[in-house]
Amino acid sequence: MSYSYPDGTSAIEAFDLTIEVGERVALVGPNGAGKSTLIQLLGGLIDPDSGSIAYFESETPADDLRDRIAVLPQQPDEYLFNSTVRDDLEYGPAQLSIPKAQARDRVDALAERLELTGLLDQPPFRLSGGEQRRAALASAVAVDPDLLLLDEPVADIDPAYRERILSLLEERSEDGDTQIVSTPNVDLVPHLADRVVLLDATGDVVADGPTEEILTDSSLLERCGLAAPTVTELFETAGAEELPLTVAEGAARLSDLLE
Ligand SMILES: Nc1ncnc2c1ncn2[C@@H]1O[C@H](COP(=O)(O)OP(=O)(O)OP(=O)(O)O)[C@@H](O)[C@H]1O
Repeated sequence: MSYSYPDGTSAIEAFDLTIEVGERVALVGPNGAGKSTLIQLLGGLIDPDSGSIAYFESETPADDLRDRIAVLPQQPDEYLFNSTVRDDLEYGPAQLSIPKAQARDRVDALAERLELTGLLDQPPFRLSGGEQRRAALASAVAVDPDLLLLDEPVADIDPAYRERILSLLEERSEDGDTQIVSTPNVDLVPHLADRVVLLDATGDVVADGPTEEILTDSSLLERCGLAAPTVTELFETAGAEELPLTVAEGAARLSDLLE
């Protein structure tokens, strides 16, 4: 598929990808590679100029699958438009005719999980950037979708909340969700995805494979203007043969060495 913005900027060219149900895939690439455009295309928020997207082996468009597909956009405030955060979180379930009491329970549980309970009666525009992202994520998850499309889901989020979001996403994945995330932050990718689709600055897919394979290939990442995760770089620079991807893996390796 391909897509150009109305001003003629070509953002996506000849993009072709198959994602299996239940996969967790990260679209990784430098600024401007086209990750956000892809998330919007995959979420049906914009339409490709050529080509098409098939969901769940059917030709049904994303707009008719709002009970199965949810999107966390890069600018979450654009999607928080009700007068309170609670109304925003209950909006999706209401559109899907989920009974009000059930929607309320679901929203209350999600709000507690993402520490939004105290913000539910606030107007969304009063929230900070990180709070808005958490609210928009809760709103996407509130419809209990099968496919979650997440544009930089933990950007601007501090570590305590980040852990909550990562564990929510991991749990949903264990329950069978398909998740596609976009991020330029390689340190986060091992926590978000098992498969990486690596884009270069022009938006070409230069690699597609298991996270541990792509994120330990520093020359490949360099070609895309990226670097390996910090822990991976540290061990590589120190001459280690097996490279950890996360702080936890690196710490386990070090404590083995120090014993
Ligand atoms: N509304 C728009 N109008 C015109 N061009 C746009 C628009 N939005 C994005 N672009 C262009 O499309 C290309 C892809 O942008 P996109 O936002 O998808 O990249 P990205 O990989 O998500 O970048 P980042 O990591 O900075 O968020 C870039 O060249 C960008 O300048």
